[in-house]
Amino acid sequence: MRLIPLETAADVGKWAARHIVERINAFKPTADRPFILGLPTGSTPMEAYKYLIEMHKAGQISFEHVVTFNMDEYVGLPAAHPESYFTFMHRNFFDHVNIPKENINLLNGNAPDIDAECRRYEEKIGSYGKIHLFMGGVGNDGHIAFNEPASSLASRTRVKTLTQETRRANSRFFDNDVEQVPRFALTVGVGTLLDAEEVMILVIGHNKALALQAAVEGNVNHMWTISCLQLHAKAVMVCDEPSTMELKVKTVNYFRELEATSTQSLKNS
Ligand SMILES: N[C@@H]1[C@@H](O)[C@H](O)[C@@H](COP(=O)(O)O)O[C@@H]1O
Repeated sequence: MRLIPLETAADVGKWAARHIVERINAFKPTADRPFILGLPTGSTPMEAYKYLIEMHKAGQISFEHVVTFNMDEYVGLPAAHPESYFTFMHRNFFDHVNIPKENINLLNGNAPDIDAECRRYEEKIGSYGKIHLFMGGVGNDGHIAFNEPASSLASRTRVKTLTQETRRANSRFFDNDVEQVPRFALTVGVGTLLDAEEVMILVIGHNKALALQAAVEGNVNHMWTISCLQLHAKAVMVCDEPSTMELKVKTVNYFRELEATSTQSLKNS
C-alpha cells in the first residue's frame, strides 16, 4: 500500500486528478482499447472532479476513449432526483468533459430485477477485461463503495442495506432528514474492487480518521471493509492532514519518507 499524506482537501483532489490524467495519458487509449475508470460520488471526490474538468479544459486530457463504471447507486431514487448518483455524476463531472454517453456506466437502482441488474453490471465490467483504475472514498464506518461492515471480502455487485450511521451521514444531502435517505443501495462488491488493476482511495477530514487507521494500521477485517486494500497489489490512499489524526506519527512519517525517497531517487536516476 502507498499512502500519500498531504495537507488539505484541495491537495488531495489535485494529486488524484493528476494521477488519473497521468494513468490515462500513459495508456494512450483508443476506441478499440479504452481506459476503464471506476468512479465514486460523495463530498470527497468533488475537488478531484473540479481539477479533472480544469485539466480537460486546458487540453491536458481527453475522455473520448475512457469508459467509466460508478461504484454504487441508491435503490428506488428516481435517476432524475437531485441526490441520485446518476444526477451527481452528470452535474459534477460528465456534463463538463468529452466522455461519450455510451461510455458511461451506472447501476440502475430502479431496475425491475435488481439481481439481474447487478449481474449485468459485473458482466459488462468483465467484457472489458478489468477496471484499470478505481477511485473511491471511504465511509465514516470504513465502508468502501457501499460495502457496509461485515460485507464479505469476496463480494460482487449486489444490493446492500445501509447502516443507520451511513444514512445519518448522508442525510446532509436530504434536508438533514434521515427518513428521506434510501435504505438500500446497489454497490460493486469488495471482490469487484480488488479485481481492479489499481485502487486509489481519497480520505478527507477528521470523520474518516478511525477508518484510515483501521485501513492502514489495523488487520484485514470485514468490519472495516476498507482494510481489504491490504490485500491489493496496487492500492494508494491519498489523505489530508485531519484524516491522519488517529495514525501513529511514526506511521505517517514512514510513508512521508517513502514518498520523498522515491521522488528523490527518480529525480536522480
Ligand atoms: N457510497 C458512498 C461512498 O462511495 C463514499 O465513499 C462514502 C463517503 O462519502 P463522503 O465522501 O461524502 O464522505 O459514503 C457514501 O455513502
